[in-house]
Amino acid sequence: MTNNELPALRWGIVGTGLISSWFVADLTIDRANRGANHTIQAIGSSSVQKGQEFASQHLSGHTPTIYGSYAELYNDPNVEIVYIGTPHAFHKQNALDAIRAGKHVLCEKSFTLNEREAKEVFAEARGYNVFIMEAMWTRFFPLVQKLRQLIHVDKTIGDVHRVWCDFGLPKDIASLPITSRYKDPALGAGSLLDIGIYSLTWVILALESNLRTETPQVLATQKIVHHVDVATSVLLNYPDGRQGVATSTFASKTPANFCRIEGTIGSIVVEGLAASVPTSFTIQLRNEEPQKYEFERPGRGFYWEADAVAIDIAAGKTENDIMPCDETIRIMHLLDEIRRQGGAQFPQDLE
Ligand SMILES: NC(=O)C1=CN([C@@H]2O[C@H](COP(=O)(O)OP(=O)(O)OC[C@H]3O[C@@H](n4cnc5c(N)ncnc54)[C@H](OP(=O)(O)O)[C@@H]3O)[C@@H](O)[C@H]2O)C=CC1
Ligand SMILES: O=C1OC[C@@H](O)[C@H](O)[C@H]1O
Repeated sequence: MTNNELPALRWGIVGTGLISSWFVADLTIDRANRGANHTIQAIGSSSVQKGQEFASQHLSGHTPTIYGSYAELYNDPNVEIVYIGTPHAFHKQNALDAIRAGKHVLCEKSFTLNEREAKEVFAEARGYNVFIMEAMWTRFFPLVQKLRQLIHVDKTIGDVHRVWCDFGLPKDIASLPITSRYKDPALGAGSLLDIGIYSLTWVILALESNLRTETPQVLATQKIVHHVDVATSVLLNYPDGRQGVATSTFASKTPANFCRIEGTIGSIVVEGLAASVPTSFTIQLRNEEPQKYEFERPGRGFYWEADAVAIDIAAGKTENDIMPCDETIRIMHLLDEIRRQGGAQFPQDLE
């Protein structure tokens, strides 16, 4: 297929923070084997000046329309899909507003603050018959797809029975302003929704061959500082004895950022889980040389999820098979239960 024959999508970007800068950089990168063509059609920001600065810094050579409000972007007829890159607490309203303007939606993780909000958003999307997906980009990495094939189809390390994953991001919560999305519970602050969701995702992807069909028992504890979970530890216990340990922390200066998968005849270690996508994992079978699998990755790798979205929309689908709405609801349900046991609360939980 030539590039001209690929699905094409015109994106409106809401929020001009860190993730939006990474996302647009990846969508506009020159790469081989692209699955779709992406245009950054518009930027929606709290001010035109901020939007212009974002475009000149991250979209040189491109000419997106810049809006000083999100509402104008939702109403732009040239925007086909809205990418939501705002703090967790705004995802629900941003998504509802985009949906009601008839736009498809790709919304950053964590999808909403809790399961109740997620269900509300998905119900609205169904009503408007638009595509919607949580931007859990990890699930779209070729590395993850290969890992799952080796574990669950080829059974390379036998039956997987234990998985550990740790993801940390050093943050000195005490010294951050109360307006920081890492500190303000009303913005959905805390390690769990920010990075613990990755640990949980890696553990689930490694332990479950049939995603969405299992309900592990959850045991969780959280360290709460300034009303925010600075560390969360979760044990997932499956009825047949499989165990997963998912941890996240803002408190460690040297977090491990790894996933270790243990099977009956060997193990796999994925390293470098922090901000960029891991580019390799190593399989160790008993009495054999370790075998390393390496993966190419121009940029950061946000185009894999974006390509999948464009392909789905071109095919007339309203959700994605790798990250369907039910899976987001299951994850939000687990996050709610972890916070219920651990003690981290958002004011919006009480609404
Ligand atoms: N997939 C990934 O690898 C990553 C995902 N994320 C996710 O992306 C989302 C945003 O995170 P990140 O980009 O780090 O956040 P930032 O704080 O860097 O940016 C958020 C943007 O949202 C807009 N915004 C609207 N209201 C507020 C408010 N009250 N306070 C702060 N910002 C506001 C602002 O844009 P403006 O003023 O232009 O409207 C701001 O620049 C989160 O859901 C996070 O979990 C984050 C990093 C990496
Ligand atoms: O998803 C994320 O990954 C990278 C971190 O910098 C960020 O806080 C988090 O939201």
